Amino acid sequence: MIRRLYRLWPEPQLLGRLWLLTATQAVLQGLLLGLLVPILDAVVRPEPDLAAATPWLWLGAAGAVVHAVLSIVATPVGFRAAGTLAAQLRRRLMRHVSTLPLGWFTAEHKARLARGVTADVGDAAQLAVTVAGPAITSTLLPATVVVVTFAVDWRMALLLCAIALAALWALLRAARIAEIAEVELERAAVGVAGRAIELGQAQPVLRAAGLADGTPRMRAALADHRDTYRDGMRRARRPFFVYTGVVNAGFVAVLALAAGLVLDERIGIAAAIALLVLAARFLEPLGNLIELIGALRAMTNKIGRIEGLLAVPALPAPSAPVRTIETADVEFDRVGFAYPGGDRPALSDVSLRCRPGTTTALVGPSGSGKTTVTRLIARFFDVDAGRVRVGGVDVRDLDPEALMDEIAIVFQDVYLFDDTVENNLRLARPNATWAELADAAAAARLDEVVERLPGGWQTRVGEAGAQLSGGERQRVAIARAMLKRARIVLVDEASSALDPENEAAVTQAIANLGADPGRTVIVIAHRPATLAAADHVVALDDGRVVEAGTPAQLLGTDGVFARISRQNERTRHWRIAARG
Ligand SMILES: Nc1ncnc2c1ncn2[C@@H]1O[C@H](COP(=O)(O)OP(=O)(O)OP(=O)(O)O)[C@@H](O)[C@H]1O
Repeated sequence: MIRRLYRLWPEPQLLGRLWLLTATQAVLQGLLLGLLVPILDAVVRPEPDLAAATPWLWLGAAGAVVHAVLSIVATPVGFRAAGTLAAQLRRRLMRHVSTLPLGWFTAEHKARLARGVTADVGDAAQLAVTVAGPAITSTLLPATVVVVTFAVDWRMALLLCAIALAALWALLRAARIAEIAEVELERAAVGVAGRAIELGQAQPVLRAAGLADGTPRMRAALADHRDTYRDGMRRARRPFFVYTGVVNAGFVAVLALAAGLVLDERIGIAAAIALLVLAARFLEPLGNLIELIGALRAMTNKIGRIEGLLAVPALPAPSAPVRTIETADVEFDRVGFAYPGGDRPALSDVSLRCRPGTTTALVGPSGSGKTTVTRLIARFFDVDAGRVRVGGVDVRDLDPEALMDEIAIVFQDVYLFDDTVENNLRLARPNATWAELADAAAAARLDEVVERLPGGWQTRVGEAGAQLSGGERQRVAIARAMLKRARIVLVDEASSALDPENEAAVTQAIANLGADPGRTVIVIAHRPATLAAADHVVALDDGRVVEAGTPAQLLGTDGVFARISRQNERTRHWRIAARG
């Protein structure tokens, strides 16, 4: 456990220093207790010999001063350590996370990451200081006392060893039960968390159904958590009593042995008193260990979860990464790809080319592989067969940061931070000038939105951008892409209907993106205007390219594109008729 903890930290010296201080204090305390033997021997006799006791008393005083100094040094180190250790471990985790394939960030993994970075790291650091330290003391102090006891009376030392072995057996049993209880409780806690998220997300539906105070599933999850907690406490009680019983029985055995040795005149009163004091200092920290065991198990599980995150394999890094590309040419060369765990390929033998200065519309039925194409360009995943090239370079040979610098992604559901419009835009380029911000906003048709907002650029957009409509959020994302001067922009056009103003603005903003001769725009297109404005259309079906060409060329055929266009046209008429 100590080794696992030590390995977790990138700079474990701080932890090492802290534990060394604690260990030194524990050993010193044990040795100081040993001084009692010659002191008591000199003092507890019919004619006390103070002169014989004096050097030992001086040594004891010096030891006590050293112990006090160590305590004074250790306390602030411990206080500082928890914060510093948490920060170090968070940095290590964040560095590792930044090397993971973006495809790893599913909702479940994001929740694991949030839990790992916040609660688990904080608790592990806190526990490494507040639990590992006392655990070291509770182990090393009794061990030192046993060694010292051997110097006084081997029979008592052997008895202490036997008590330690019995206590260890009881402790391991308690630890196993505590671990099972912790795993069960974690399972129940995750169940409650899942239901709580559901409760928040489904409030409108639940209120309409008169279930605002919780669904039966929520109540069942809460009851499960309560029962699991009670059950864990009940099961932990027995080993706790067994352990306490072992320690108490050990004390009785120590008293009996000391009395027997005195009665048999094998040791004197002075040695008996010293042995009893040593035994008391042996049993007391041993007794504390059971209190620590639950926290130690919890720490093991937290460490396990952090180790799990650190063990997620990073994207293979190129040995000699290419750092710049000449052009924003995007090419798929006979690409095959299946999602991890997917039972069939999402893309098979896909070849396509998107040139700078053009806008390519990806079309096809749901599940045909459009999103997957964009994910592979951004290297969320690596292909299984063929190659994805950007600027003529295989994306696997490109420096991941350089690739990300070239790409901007406009998702259907754009995520904005609960900050001002300005700061949300500046994420793309923190040191952009006002003129650059204004230009990007104008090109993305965001300027009209900013003008309307009560605080202009300084308006906060609310949690996840809730103050803005879907179309307005997409305009912010397009403005970010402009500001970033990304040469490759991947757009997943909103499939749900936007109001006419937003629809026109987003279509215009996408067209403005494509107007840059150095930029390659790839749009998962759902709207007729975007389709009509595209330079090039690639139609996918079941993970294969089934058509490619200009809109005009494809309209003349009876293929997927022509079918989608006809359908769009009909829908538009329906909408016009419905409005009229
Ligand atoms: N993260 C994933 N894990 C496993 N399979 C996935 C994942 N994402 C997509 N798929 C599968 O890959 C195939 C292609 O999906 P993709 O999302 O690329 O299609 P799409 O054309 O973008 O669909 P839509 O228009 O509905 O978004 C589908 O069969 C889909 O079920």
